[in-house]
Amino acid sequence: MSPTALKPLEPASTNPAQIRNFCIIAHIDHGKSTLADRMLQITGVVSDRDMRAQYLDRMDIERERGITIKSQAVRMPWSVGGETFALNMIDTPGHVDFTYEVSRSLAACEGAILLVDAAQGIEAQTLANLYLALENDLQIIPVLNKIDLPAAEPEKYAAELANLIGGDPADVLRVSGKTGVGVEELLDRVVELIPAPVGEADAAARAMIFDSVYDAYRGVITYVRMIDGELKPRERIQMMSTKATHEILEIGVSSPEPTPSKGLGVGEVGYLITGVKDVRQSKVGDTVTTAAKPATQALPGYTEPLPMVFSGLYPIDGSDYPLLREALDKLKLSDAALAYEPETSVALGFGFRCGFLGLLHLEIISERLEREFGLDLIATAPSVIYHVTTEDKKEIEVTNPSEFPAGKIASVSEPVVNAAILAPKDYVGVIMELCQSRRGTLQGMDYLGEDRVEIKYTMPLGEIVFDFFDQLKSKTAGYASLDYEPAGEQEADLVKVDILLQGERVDAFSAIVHRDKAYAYGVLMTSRLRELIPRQQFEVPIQAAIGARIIARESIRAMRKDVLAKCYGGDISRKRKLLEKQKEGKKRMKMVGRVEVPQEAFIAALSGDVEKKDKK
Ligand SMILES: Nc1nc2c(ncn2[C@@H]2O[C@H](COP(=O)(O)OP(=O)(O)OP(=O)(O)O)[C@@H](O)[C@H]2O)c(=O)[nH]1
Repeated sequence: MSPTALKPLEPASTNPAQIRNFCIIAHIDHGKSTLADRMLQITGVVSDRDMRAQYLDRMDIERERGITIKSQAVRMPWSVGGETFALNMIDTPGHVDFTYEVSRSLAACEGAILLVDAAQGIEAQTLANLYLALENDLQIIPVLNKIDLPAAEPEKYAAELANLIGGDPADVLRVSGKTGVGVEELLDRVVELIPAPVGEADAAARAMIFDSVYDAYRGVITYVRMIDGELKPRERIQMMSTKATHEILEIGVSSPEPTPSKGLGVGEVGYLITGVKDVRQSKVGDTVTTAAKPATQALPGYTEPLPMVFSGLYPIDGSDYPLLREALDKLKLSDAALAYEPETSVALGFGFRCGFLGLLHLEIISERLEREFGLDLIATAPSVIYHVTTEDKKEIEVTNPSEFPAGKIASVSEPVVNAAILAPKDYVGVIMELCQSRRGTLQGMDYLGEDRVEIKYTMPLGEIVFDFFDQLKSKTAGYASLDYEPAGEQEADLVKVDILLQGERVDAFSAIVHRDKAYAYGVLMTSRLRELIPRQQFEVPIQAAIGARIIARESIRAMRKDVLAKCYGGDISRKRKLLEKQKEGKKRMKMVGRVEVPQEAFIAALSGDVEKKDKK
């Protein structure tokens, strides 16, 4: 139909029959945000003048990296056959680390647009998200995007999609989020195919929290989907899990700027502001009801996301430690999935052990810390959660390799995941080789169409966090995509490899690895450190050890670095200057036993950045 020039919809008075709640699910980079932008423009909620790319991605880092981290909901008017509908679109992130955000958004919708890049076809997250949507009984609308690309093959991929979800390839819509082609038809189809929400208008209010974000000026903004009843401004609401009550200071819809309304009724999607300052008080998955007439039964919640990947974050300048603590506290306000506790390291000083949902989450948090808080950080190698049982039957949870118990160990279990890799069939060989080398067990293989294969492996998560994705991408010329979900734990023959400098353990380099790989890790780290640590006045052995057993050894030869050697003659002031300079340099040195190690050496060894450092 046409862009509506109708007066804004009055929330709270919208008939549920005129509401459509949907989300867009897609693999990363298949164009969700661009399509969402076009919808905002075509429905007239954002004027052409105000339009900017990725309108809904508010964080700077989201815009720069072109990825969506936090999902956002937005309301758009659209009229079909003279009747105006309120379309609530919930934008979702596409990356594996944020799957839990996708599932929240899905639970708030009746339908989903399954968006697939017409030049790429189905990818790993296309499938993962589709399965999530089907589990939530959503109506799926298959759509091919980017049909303006010369490389687009709509016929081929329409067949692939139809094959996957059933139906006729001709029913797969073809659009371009970039040029806007086909987007109006798509909006019509949303109205036509996605069921209107159902709920009881007269029942006690029940709203599901599907997101809550922290805003520096307004406190926590809670995004809700109304199921039953109604919520109004100034009403006292109750969080069903904690029974805590708050007053609604503002209620409204995003369209896409926050627009206060007289309330929210059955089926509507909007936001609440209560002046709460911490997202944990407005927990995603919780049910909101009214204090005056509380509902008796909460809505089904979500499984809370648990951190899976751990890393130590240390300020390069030790005096930044309080700043790092403050920064983490602030980020935690808006990111309930971030976990951290203080830790100290001989090599790196004071820092925090942080828990993340995955590697991308880690990367994003460290980048935000550096960018938004001006911190220079060093991150230790990522680790997962190991459960260690000692021979005297003690169970210990280890997220930091240096805490791995030293005594006799009965068993160690590690987390495993079910990984699905999608790639053109020519790469099956290299992918299997890679997965096999990472202790993967093949679970099966499915052909999707002529040349695309889904390869399923069960793999230790510890192997995936260690540059697996980079390897996969480089071995398949970027064609493979990966998705994984936790699949419990398995026992494995894991050992801790320590790195010793002159007999002293350097905690930041301890790693938990499979026994078969311990030697390779030992050789790698000892030779890296030999390159990076300057000569001392005595010989320094660098050893890798499992317990007391040495498995690899290098040594740095002795050398007296005499800064005064060049100062012949008796110019005392020059000598003093040189000695002062040497003292300055020493400040940046860490002492490990008697060995002086420049901080840069630790950093370079941890990041694998050996070549860049000057050999001394
Ligand atoms: N040619 C063409 N390019 C498009 C189209 N839609 C999106 N793109 C481009 O594809 C890239 C990814 O688009 P986004 O909209 O950021 O993708 P996304 O799916 O939102 O990505 P995430 O938010 O990271 O999951 C961008 O470079 C877009 O300019 C389209 O219809 N045609």
